[in-house]
Formats: sequence, structure tokens, C-alpha cells
Amino acid sequence: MPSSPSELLTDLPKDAQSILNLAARSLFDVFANASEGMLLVDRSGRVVWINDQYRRFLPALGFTREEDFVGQTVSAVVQNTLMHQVLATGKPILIDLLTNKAGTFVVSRYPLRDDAGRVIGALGVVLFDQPQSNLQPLMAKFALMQRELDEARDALAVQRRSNAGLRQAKHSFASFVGSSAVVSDLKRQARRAAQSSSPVLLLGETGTGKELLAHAIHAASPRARGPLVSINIAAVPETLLEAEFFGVAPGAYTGADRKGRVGKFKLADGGTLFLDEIGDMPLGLQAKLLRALQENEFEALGSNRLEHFDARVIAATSRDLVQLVREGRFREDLYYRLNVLPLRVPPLRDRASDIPAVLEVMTEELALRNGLPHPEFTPQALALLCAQHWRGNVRELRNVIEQLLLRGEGAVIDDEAAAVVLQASGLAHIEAPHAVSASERAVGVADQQALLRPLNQQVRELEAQAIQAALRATSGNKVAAAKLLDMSRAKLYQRLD
Ligand SMILES: Nc1ncnc2c1ncn2[C@@H]1O[C@H](COP(=O)(O)OP(=O)(O)OP(=O)(O)O)[C@@H](O)[C@H]1O
Repeated sequence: MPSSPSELLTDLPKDAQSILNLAARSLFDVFANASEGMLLVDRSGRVVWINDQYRRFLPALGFTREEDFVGQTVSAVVQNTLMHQVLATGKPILIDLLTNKAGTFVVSRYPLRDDAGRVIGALGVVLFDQPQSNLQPLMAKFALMQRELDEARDALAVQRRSNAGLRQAKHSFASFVGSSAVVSDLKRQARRAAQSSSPVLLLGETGTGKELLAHAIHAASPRARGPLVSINIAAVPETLLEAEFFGVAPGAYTGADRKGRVGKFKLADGGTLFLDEIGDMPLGLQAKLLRALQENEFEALGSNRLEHFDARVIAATSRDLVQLVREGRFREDLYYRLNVLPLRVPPLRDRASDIPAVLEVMTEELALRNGLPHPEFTPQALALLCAQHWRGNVRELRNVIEQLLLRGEGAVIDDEAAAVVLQASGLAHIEAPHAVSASERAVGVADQQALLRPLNQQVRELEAQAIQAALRATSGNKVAAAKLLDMSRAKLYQRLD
């Protein structure tokens, strides 16, 4: 055994370059042995090599054979990868969290350079698999701090509410789970809308979180200390709607309504009036609603006295209002009155990358509520759940999670259990994304031919395709599209020109 430091160093080469080479080789070996997997891409972003450890992620990524995976563009086979960013910038990403079909990982990405310093590829290292369990102490501490922060915020809100003696919104923007580009952009627009006093129109399929967003907008608005009054127009019989909106004057009716009743417009005075399912508004009452919104005045039923009210209106619908206007079932003037700040709430299938986060939050909430332990979802179960169309959106996903919990599947929920519940819930069974088929590979061969053309032309074509895809994915929103492509807005406009 060496007894002194100098003895320890006797085997080291003498010159600096050899020492550096030795250090680089040793570091590579350390990473290769100690990490959970390594992947190498060439300068065009094609996967050229994976190590033994990485191979075990292939099934969860949808591949059964290594040869189907190696040779593909990395972004096509590893969702949410940032390897192309490392290739483009030449800068490493030393530590990052990557979530995709195979799970959540702590990863590192390094550019590889030739002797002239040019980037010729990049190395991706999976440092930790399943950070939820492997980095448990760290994640648990983080989760605890987050929970404490949320509780402190809630307690503060309750305190303020009771001090003011008013009802307040149940949800803030933080309750709207999601960080996909479309959702980040939606929250940004909604925050801005919260500061204005103009009407907001929330458009989106059922269960996408329109009501939740209405609460968040109210809570972030200068009227947050005022009341938030909701009315679900589809749930109130047509004959009762006018009284519900504007109230009933005392003595106007006999029976229960003899003493009169305060309507929602009056109740919302000083706060926000949330008109849910506005597309179901009976045509006959639309003129009265429009007048009230234009004049900020209304008449209670059985009264001929005009009453003033001051409420900010947020309306929501899952119906196609433009179509209803075309069909003469929704007044055009009312549509324009409400459509001042329209916000599109995207369906879950357009933001599948948010599903793991929504799943995590809802599982925690439902497990707590039902006094059950918080289970883990296997990557395969996650992949299956992410692949569904979710026609009922978050509400439908929530129902499936609740069923999975109540079936008592134990600490781990796998794809088999998820498939059983999906089927029992009447959801069309959609397989998790699969390995590349023979015909898809044939397309790959054709692609090879297409690659033998001037590079500039190919880059331009690819850029145009990427921009079109990003604009489609963000319903034409250029700010969100630029964010998705990780390019500046100015550059996007330049390219569009
Ligand atoms: N982004 C989200 N994060 C967390 N929970 C969500 C999200 N979106 C929706 N939810 C939950 O899903 C359920 C349905 O949401 P909400 O009622 O707001 O949808 P909606 O669009 O108003 O539906 P509908 O048009 O049918 O009234 C609620 O339990 C809500 O808390």
C-alpha cells in the first residue's frame, strides 16, 4: 500500500496533456459505470450509441430493439430532450430534470468537440432514475416546503377573507396545474386579463379548467377582496333564469318569493360575476343580459326601478359561439360584448406533457382525502395514461385516478391496472406509443435519399415545418410558438416574413 502522497502519484504521467487525457478517460468510465445510462448523438442529433444501462429504458420509450432506436433523431425518440440545444449552443446543461414517457430523470448533457473546437456531437447522461425515490430526502424536503408555502398562502387568504367578511375565489393560478408552453402562455394572458376590467370569455371543451381559471382570474384581480358569484346557466330552468340573474322585487309574487329575492347581479356587486355555460343562454333573455352589461343596470322582476351594479364579467362556454351566432341562436351583439378578452383553454390531449404533473397533484389530493397511501405510477402506466384522448379532459382523468386509488392497487400502479380502469370507464383503449413499424422504417429509407440535397435548402425546409407545427400546436399564438421552439419572438417574425 502506498504510504505517502508522493508515492501515490508515482504512476501518474508527467506531462499535462497526458494527465488531462487520463482524467477525461477516467471521468468517462466513472459516468459509464455509476450513471443510470448514457446516450451519444452526432452533430445532426442522431443517436449513434447507447450503453448497456440505457438499454433498459427502451421499452418505456416504445422500442423493443436497439437497432430501431439507434440511428433515429434523438428528439423523435426521447421526448422533451434538450440534446439539440446543446448541439446548437455548444454549452453543457450540467443538471436538469427530464420527464417523458419513460419517467422522470435527473440528467446531464455535454457537447463533444473535435480538435478544432467544433461541436461534433453531444453526450447525455442519466444521473438518477426515478428521482422521486432515489432523491427521496431532497424531493421530500422540497415537497414539504412547497406544501408549507401553499398552506401559509391559503391561511393568509382565509384570514383576509374573513377579515373582509366576503366570499373569495377557491383557486389561484397555482391551482391550474401545467407548465406546457400552451398552458404557460394561457396563464400569462389570464394574469394580464385579471388586471383589466373588461369582460373575459373562456373557451374550451368540458373539463378543461375554465371554472378554475375564472376563480384564479378573480383572485388575481383588483376585485379579489370582492365576491365571486357564479351561475351555471345550463343548470337553471329557463323560466327561473331571469329571477336568478336580476332578483325579484318584494310583493311581486305570492308564496315563497313573496319577500323578494336578491339576484346574482346584485350579489356580485363590487366583485366578479361568472356566467358559466353562456352558450346555453336562452335567446329571449339575451337582450336583457346585453342591456344589463352595457348599462351596468338592471330591473328586478316585478319592479320598475333600475338598479346599478358594478361587477366584472367572466363568461365561459364549451360551445362554438361563432357557430351559434351563425345559426341565429346567439345574439351577435352579445357575443361581441363578451368576446373582449377571449382565452382558449386547451384540451388535455394538446398538452399531454402536463399529464404527469396533473396526475401527481390529483393523486396526492385524492389519496389524502380518502386516507390512502400515495401510490407510484410505473412509466408504462404513465405512458398509457398520457396517450389517451381524454374527451372529458381533467375531470375524466381525475375520475380514473380516483377509481385506481379506490381499487386498492397498492403502492405501485402499473399499465395493466390502468388499462382495466380505462376500459371500465368506457375510454377507447389507446395503446402507449409503440416501436417504429416496418413501413415507418421504409419512410426512413426515403428520407435518406431526401437528405442528399443542398444543406441550406433542407435547413430552410425543416425550419418552415417546425414553425408551422409550433403555430398549429399553439393555435397560431406566435409568442407561445417562439417559446416552444426556443427562439426569440423577433426571429420568429423574421422567419415568417
Ligand atoms: N389545469 C388543471 N389543474 C388542476 N386541476 C384541474 C385543471 N383543469 C381542470 N382541473 C380540475 O378538473 C375539474 C374540472 O374543471 P372545471 O370545472 O374548471 O372545468 P370546466 O372547463 O369549467 O368544465 P365545464 O365546461 O364542464 O364546466 C375540476 O375538478 C378542476 O379542479
